Amino acid sequence: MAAQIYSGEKYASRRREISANLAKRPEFHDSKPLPFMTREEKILESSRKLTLISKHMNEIIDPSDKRELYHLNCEVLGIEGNPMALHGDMFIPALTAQASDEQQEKWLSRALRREIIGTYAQTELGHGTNLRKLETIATYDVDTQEFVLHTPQITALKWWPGNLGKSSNYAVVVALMIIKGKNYGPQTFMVPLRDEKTHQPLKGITIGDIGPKLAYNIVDNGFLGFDHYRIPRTNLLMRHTRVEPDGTFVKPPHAKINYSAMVHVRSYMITGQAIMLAYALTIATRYSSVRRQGQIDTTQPEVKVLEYQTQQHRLFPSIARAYAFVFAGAETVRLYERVLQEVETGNVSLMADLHALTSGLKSVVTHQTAQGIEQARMACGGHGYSQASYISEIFGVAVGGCTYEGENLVMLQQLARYLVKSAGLVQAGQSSKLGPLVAYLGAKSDSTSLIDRTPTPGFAEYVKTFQHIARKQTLKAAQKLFGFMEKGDTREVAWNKSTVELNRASRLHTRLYIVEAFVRRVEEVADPRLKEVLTDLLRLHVNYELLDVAAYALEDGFLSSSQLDYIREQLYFYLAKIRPNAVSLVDSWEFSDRELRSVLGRRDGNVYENLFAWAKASPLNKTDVLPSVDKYLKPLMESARASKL
Ligand SMILES: CCCCCCCC/C=C\CCCCCCCCCCC/C=C/C(=O)SCCNC(=O)CCNC(=O)[C@H](O)C(C)(C)COP(=O)(O)OP(=O)(O)OC[C@H]1O[C@@H](n2cnc3c(N)ncnc32)[C@H](O)[C@@H]1OP(=O)(O)O
Ligand SMILES: Cc1cc2nc3c(=O)[nH]c(=O)nc-3n(C[C@H](O)[C@H](O)[C@H](O)COP(=O)(O)OP(=O)(O)OC[C@H]3O[C@@H](n4cnc5c(N)ncnc54)[C@H](O)[C@@H]3O)c2cc1C
Repeated sequence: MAAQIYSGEKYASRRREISANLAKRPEFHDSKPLPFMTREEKILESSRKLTLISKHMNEIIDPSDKRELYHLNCEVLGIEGNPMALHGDMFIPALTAQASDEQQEKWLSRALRREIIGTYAQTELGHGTNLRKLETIATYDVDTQEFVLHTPQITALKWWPGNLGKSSNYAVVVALMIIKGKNYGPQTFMVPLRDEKTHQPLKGITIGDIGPKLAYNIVDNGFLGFDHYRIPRTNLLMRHTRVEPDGTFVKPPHAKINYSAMVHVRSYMITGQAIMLAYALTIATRYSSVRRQGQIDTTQPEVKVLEYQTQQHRLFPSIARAYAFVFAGAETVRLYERVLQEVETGNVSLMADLHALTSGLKSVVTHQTAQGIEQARMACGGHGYSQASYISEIFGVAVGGCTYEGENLVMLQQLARYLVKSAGLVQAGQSSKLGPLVAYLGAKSDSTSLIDRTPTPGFAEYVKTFQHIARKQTLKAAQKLFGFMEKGDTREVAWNKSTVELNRASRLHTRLYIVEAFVRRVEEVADPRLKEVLTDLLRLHVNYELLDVAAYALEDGFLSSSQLDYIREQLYFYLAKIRPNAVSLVDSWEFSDRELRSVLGRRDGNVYENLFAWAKASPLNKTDVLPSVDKYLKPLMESARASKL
């Protein structure tokens, strides 16, 4: 099963080898539990481990393999980030996709050798979503052949970029490019921020950390201001866009080619989110198979809480989602890599499809992941609320994904634009022009779903029902938009009046895609035992997901109430059927205890002993009497006692 999760036996066994290797190297382990450290201690600890990784990486992994590197990071550095997180996640991808060969020679090679540390500085205090209205300006000075970077007002301060505050000495900065008074929109520039020797900010640069956040606090998200700060013309990233010495602008082959670093993260983060969801579910499912509370049969001992149908309903559909997401994530990464290669040859035809797909997936997956992690926390009762579970940290890190790389409700609208265009083609009788991701929009629905008409309906019946729902909602939302426009609204006003419905269409389209990705994967599985378990999980998934969106199919009679009853019964049947495999389904992700960092979710199941040992190690228990008691509480009690006398 691990080979299914990690797209092949080769990588699944490499993960095991890497974990086994690290188990023997205590210097790579957390020196104490992360929840017991201050933010400064965590940053120091993370930097220590980063240095070790840098020195010994070649002994442990193949550094050219992204997946191996990711696993090493998860084990050693963990999810709370590290001082070079953005260096790998966005700085290097931005240079790879946007710097010319000559620029790559100069900077990418240094970045890969970790001679310099970089980040991606785009968001500002006043603008994150609307990139066309960024306020940092890069004005071209023809005389000196330099760009002058400037922060004209407080809202133009860069704000949020990860590792900008304290760690990075370079950044790929996004600024509005002005040449001879003309605004050429957001462009990307390579900008030195700090002296390479002293690490002091360079003259003209104001820089710092933005303070603690909900989570992800090892990362020093930062602010940055420029005071007429000059960089050479050749620091504009020029793989696709160019500015000649005389200020002539040479257009790229696609207007949004500069957004590539965002598309990179959106493509990869689906897998990252699946993994964080699986962390929380591993912890909660293991704990639920140890925790005993209450009886189902009063003549029998107390049961494991995992025997309760409500507990199964709380956890198992999310287990199915974690599998669905990791399968969809693998497809997304493959498409991203393909598009990256095609863009290199000048073929930008798939960029719009990739953008639409990743915009929808990032939004739906992060939202459902956060929901699933929070349910996993509640499934652990009171102990879930303790940082010993580590689930609150996992939640905090994962839920950031709802905001970063494009706020979810905004990114759903990006997919909606694509769907509306596709709906326009259908309306114009040009369905043959629809791309493969939306071809279903042009097909005709059966008059009703056939879901309960055969003893065991195939997945095709479910897919058809999801298609019916997504198609109906897309065409309806597009119709709403077109209707407002016909009545005289501008497109923008009509769009705003239709966005709730349009975003619903985007979610339904994306959920259909996720179901299909799951079906595709299960169909490929050869081993019959594995196929049976995954088929059960997929059946749980399609019934649960369909129930969640059934209203759309009930309102036009595509599904009847008796079919709904059937779907509910199927769901309950598969909850019970999956129960014996539940722990194995989470164990199959093969997370080591070090990687999970959860006292509650350890493999040995000794929850109570481990929790007690953890509590005893809490810094507050170093002494029996805290200074705060000596200083305040004792005098308070003493004066209360004295006044009583
Ligand atoms: C095989 C298995 C392999 C497994 C491998 C595993 C290995 C590793 C595993 C896991 C890795 C996990 C990694 C996790 C990484 C986590 C990293 C965490 C770090 C977090 C860092 C966060 C960073 C940031 O947040 S950076 C800042 C991000 N900011 C945003 O996202 C801003 C959002 N706003 C926008 O993007 C834009 O403003 C906009 C798109 C909303 C609007 O842009 P605008 O220019 O105004 O365009 P618009 O008018 O709306 O549209 C015009 C047309 O352009 C099209 N378009 C827009 N964007 C794109 C694009 N990117 N590409 C293509 N086309 C685009 C748009 O659709 C319009 O088209 P139309 O035809 O006119 O409709
Ligand atoms: C953990 C974390 C890490 C980050 N790392 C980086 C980084 O490394 N580099 C970087 O540059 N940035 C980074 N960011 C910033 C991040 O990309 C932005 O916060 C994000 O893109 C959202 O933009 P915003 O903050 O301007 O939200 P806003 O756009 O102000 O959103 C506020 C609300 O307005 C709504 N809204 C906005 N526009 C529209 C619209 N057109 N239609 C309907 N509703 C709308 C949103 O849906 C939301 O509800 C990070 C953020 C976080 C939380």
